[in-house]
Amino acid sequence: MFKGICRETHNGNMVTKILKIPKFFTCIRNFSSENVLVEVNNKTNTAILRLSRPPVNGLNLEVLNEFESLLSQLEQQKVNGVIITSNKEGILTGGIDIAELQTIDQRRLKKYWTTFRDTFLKLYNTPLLTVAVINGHSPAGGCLFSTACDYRVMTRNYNIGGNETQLGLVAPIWFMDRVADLIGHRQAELAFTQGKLFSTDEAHKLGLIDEIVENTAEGLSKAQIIINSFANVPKKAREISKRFTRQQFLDKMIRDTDDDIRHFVNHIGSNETQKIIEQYMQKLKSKRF
Ligand SMILES: CCCCC/C=C\C/C=C\CC/C=C/CC(=O)SCCNC(=O)CCNC(=O)[C@H](O)C(C)(C)COP(=O)(O)OP(=O)(O)OC[C@H]1O[C@@H](n2cnc3c(N)ncnc32)[C@H](O)[C@@H]1OP(=O)(O)O
Repeated sequence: MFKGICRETHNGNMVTKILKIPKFFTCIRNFSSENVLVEVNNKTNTAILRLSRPPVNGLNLEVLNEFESLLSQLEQQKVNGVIITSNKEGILTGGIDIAELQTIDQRRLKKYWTTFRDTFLKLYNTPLLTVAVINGHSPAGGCLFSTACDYRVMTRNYNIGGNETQLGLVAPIWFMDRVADLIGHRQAELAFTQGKLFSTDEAHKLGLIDEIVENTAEGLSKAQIIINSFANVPKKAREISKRFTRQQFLDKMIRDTDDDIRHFVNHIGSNETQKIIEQYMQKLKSKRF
């Protein structure tokens, strides 16, 4: 056993814990950030990236920046694969931290949306093999980010999908495109016009996820098996094939950057949408949704 140091906040106080880490599994603490934990398995050279921002791993500006920067570091480390999951079984992420949308400040909205897009693009475009272990609910932004991975496994009895329309918001067109890539245009049209959240079984039947697992542990070992299955595939050829199969989506998304940011700022920054968001937050807090 190695010993490692872990710092956590507990009831607002910073607590230092001594962790016992199995010999082959080194937790590189200085790699982790405030809201995203990283472990690199020395034996398999695979990284597990765990979202860790209570209560629901809401995607605020900090989480997005940390996630993007950690992924860049893992690219430099040339790990064999990255598994993305949640530190809290039950919720992969509640999607965008709605507090980030509660403003009409156009500069702030523009900064947030640019970062959100860049983080998605980083994940979508990384040459690394990526597997999402969706070990909990994954609405909206959570679903979007998992569609950027190369493979998705999901635990039973949770929900995934783009629920924006149900909230009175409109999902970005590139989220719709990405879901249509996976489940087909007709099913995506139905899903987004209804703001539909799918159960694990439904998502599997449609192809929104690739496999169902019983729990996080099984999800992690399944993800490792997927990564291992690429061991004998020539790395450069795999990377270029990934780039080629994703190029068309990427070109469109980049070409439409200015329009997308302008639409987001106008849509979210309008007084009408701000009222909708405020009402949704109230519902969420009183659990009336
Ligand atoms: C017209 C032209 C249009 C052009 C458009 C162009 C561009 C548009 C681009 C974007 C549009 C907007 C895109 C939005 C994407 C999103 O991601 S929006 C977020 C959607 N997410 C949700 O709806 C999830 C809501 N949350 C839940 O369903 C549940 O909380 C949960 C995740 C399933 C967890 O349930 P659980 O019972 O465990 O926890 P609680 O519900 O009790 O929640 C705990 C605590 O956390 C707060 N909270 C939950 N989710 C969020 C969130 N997303 N942001 C902020 N806060 C959240 C909740 O309120 C509780 O707080 P507390 O009461 O203070 O404890």
